[in-house]
Amino acid sequence: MIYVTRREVFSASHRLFNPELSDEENEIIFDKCNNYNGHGHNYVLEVVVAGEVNPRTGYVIDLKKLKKIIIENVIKKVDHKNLNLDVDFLKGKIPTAENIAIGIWEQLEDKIEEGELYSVKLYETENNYVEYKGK
Ligand SMILES: Nc1nc2c(c(=O)[nH]1)N=C([C@H](O)[C@H](O)COP(=O)(O)OP(=O)(O)OP(=O)(O)O)CN2
Ligand SMILES: [Zn+2]
Repeated sequence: MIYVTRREVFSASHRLFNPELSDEENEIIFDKCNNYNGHGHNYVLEVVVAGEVNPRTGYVIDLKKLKKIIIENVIKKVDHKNLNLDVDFLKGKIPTAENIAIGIWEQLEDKIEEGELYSVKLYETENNYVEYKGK
């Protein structure tokens, strides 16, 4: 088994709040991330595909193909978007790094036909990242 990684970046804004909680509770839980007009991040996404090397190509999956899959199914949906309002796969979710990574996994899981999706790592800041490996 070998692991192939494609990195992409996107910029997006969000506000962290739970509409089922009071303003006071949201303020306590989310603090500055609850800023009413939102704030932005330059997200770094790393998608890892695991598989065996195809002896005919030497590839697990062609990284050009993986790039296209990520751009079509994720980047076009999130880049320069408001994650609270604009992104179909985040509707009804608090757009934390955890929920974004899970949403990205769900967008990609069925689209990878060579090898299989192994992990989605999402850096929200230089110091903060999450990694999702499926259920
Ligand atoms: N478990 C999570 N905690 C937090 C998330 C998240 O998605 N999951 N998100 C945020 C904020 O949106 C933001 O990412 C935090 O920004 P900040 O605390 O400023 O992060 P920095 O790395 O820039 O902070 P430094 O203190 O400068 O390292 C909050 N929590
Ligand atoms: Zn944030």
